[in-house]
Amino acid sequence: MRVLIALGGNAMTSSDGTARPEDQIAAVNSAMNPVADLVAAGHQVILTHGNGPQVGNLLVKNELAAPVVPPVPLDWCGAQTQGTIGFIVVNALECALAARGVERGIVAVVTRTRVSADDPGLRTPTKPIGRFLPRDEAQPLIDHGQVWQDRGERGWRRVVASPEPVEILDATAVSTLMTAGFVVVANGGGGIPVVREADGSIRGVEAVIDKDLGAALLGRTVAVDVLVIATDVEAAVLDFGTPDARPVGRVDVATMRTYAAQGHFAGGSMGPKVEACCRFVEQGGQRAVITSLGGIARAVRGDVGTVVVAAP
Ligand SMILES: Nc1ncnc2c1ncn2[C@@H]1O[C@H](COP(=O)(O)OP(=O)(O)O)[C@@H](O)[C@H]1O
Ligand SMILES: NC(=O)OP(=O)(O)O
Repeated sequence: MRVLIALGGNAMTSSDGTARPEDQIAAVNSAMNPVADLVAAGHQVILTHGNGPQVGNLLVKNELAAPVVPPVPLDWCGAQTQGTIGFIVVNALECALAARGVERGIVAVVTRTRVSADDPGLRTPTKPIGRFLPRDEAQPLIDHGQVWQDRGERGWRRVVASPEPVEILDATAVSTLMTAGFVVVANGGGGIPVVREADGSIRGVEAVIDKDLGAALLGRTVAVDVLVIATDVEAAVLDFGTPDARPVGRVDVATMRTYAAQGHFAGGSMGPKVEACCRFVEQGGQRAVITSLGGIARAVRGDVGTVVVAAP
């Protein structure tokens, strides 16, 4: 089976969100065990990953260093996160496969995702990135012109522009490598957002695409059967955070859209995961699963987490 696994920020950082290198390496090492099991079982696997904590940290570094080092735009920061996260994922998966006696080429592809220059998401910041801060520490940054949002019990987080992914420009490279037998890491952070100019040239735009929406598009573009969104909860939950909370198991896409319209899934976290699953299935994918890292192997069989399918 052809499977796309989308790894959330939680798979790649410590729970405090600081994204220290050693924490990222440890988290990715552990995330690659179930992925290696799938590869060893004969599945064709593509990996994609979030970059929210990492791209936010890079942006802060840029801003702090600006007096001495020329700052680079946000799309460059996104490209840099594809490089570093791809690097540690390839290292970790190679090691996990070797432990299972499997030799397989693994490659990380710098992936550009086309967006529309007049996407309203470029004007209104919605995508949370970087560290969580208490309100009083975020306030001076807000006063300085940054946009921050109250993200609940973990604190406040900076938000940036986040357009819809329209086209994965490097999808042919991804497909070709996959068909040649490589495990491909692609479209990290939802892809580097770019627009195509009237003269045909490509220009990066300062934004961060939602990696789950990017994953749904990549998944259909390269015709994977199953999309697995691995995060830090076992399933999408109705009435999340209330005494009536209950997980969604196997569900048809129309019912899932009704739940979403009823407001069960928070924006910037579970909301885009649910939207990604619905799009993937509506566009012909066999099933899309939201589950924890531990559920990745079972998710391919569809017997764990929230499993979105076309019909009841
Ligand atoms: N209805 C819901 N069901 C489950 N989790 C939810 C829901 N609404 C919001 N969440 C939150 O979504 C989080 C997962 O999203 P996010 O933190 O963006 O994950 P990742 O970084 O793994 O992509 C969970 O930890 C949970 O706190
Ligand atoms: N780009 C993106 O959606 O990253 P996270 O999943 O880490 O938020």
